[in-house]
Amino acid sequence: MDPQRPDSYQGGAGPDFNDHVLHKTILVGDSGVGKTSLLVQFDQGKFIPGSFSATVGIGFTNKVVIVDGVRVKLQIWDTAGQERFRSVTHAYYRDAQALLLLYDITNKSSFDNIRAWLTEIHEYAQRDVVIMLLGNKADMSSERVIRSEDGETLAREYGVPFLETSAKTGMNVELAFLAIAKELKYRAGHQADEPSFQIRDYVESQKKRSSCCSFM
Ligand SMILES: Nc1nc2c(ncn2[C@@H]2O[C@H](COP(=O)(O)OP(=O)(O)OP(=O)(O)O)[C@@H](O)[C@H]2O)c(=O)[nH]1
Repeated sequence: MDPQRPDSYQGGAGPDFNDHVLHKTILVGDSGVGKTSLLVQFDQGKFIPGSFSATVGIGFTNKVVIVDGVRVKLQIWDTAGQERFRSVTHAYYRDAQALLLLYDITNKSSFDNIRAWLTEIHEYAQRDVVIMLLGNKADMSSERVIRSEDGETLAREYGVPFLETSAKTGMNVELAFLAIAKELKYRAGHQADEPSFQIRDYVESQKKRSSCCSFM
């Protein structure tokens, strides 16, 4: 854990890994937006460039995130974005506690499809599922077609937090998962005197921090 940071995460199975409640989190979005890459960056801290190999079906990775000194276990499911796998992935929405919904800032149709993804999520997922919108590939500034403000506006319309991320550089990747883990920990139980936690406020405050003090 980095002492400079308010929270941190650690991967792999620690000694009391199984003692904690499992929080199911799912990555969704069009094929090619970077779901697998985002998870690999979060899990292993690396980006594997090169040819794109689409996910077939679904798979998961376990990660322990440390929130205020408490271990929060995330089971992160990486789904296939391709239409032909959609009926398979719908079945997994039902017991998801959090969904990270990605589009690619260089791909307009992936952004336009976000509304359809949200309709699907509302149809198949639990009503109180935590949703976060991520505009990925933020490192590809010369090929950007979706402005950051457009992502912000869409997220505000649906009342969900928003971040631009880069699975390549790691920008905001850890923050996205930490925010989800904080929200899930708060929902799982909190002290009566604990200040209320709002994921959107947290993400906004961390974004300001990072732009002011090179936090990320
Ligand atoms: N420059 C850049 N490239 C990225 C980023 N994220 C993903 N890519 C590239 O985009 C392509 C698709 O990434 P994937 O992670 O396989 O996409 P996916 O959403 O998992 O795709 P499906 O498995 O088909 O749903 C790959 O060539 C990645 O290297 C990013 O943040 N920046």
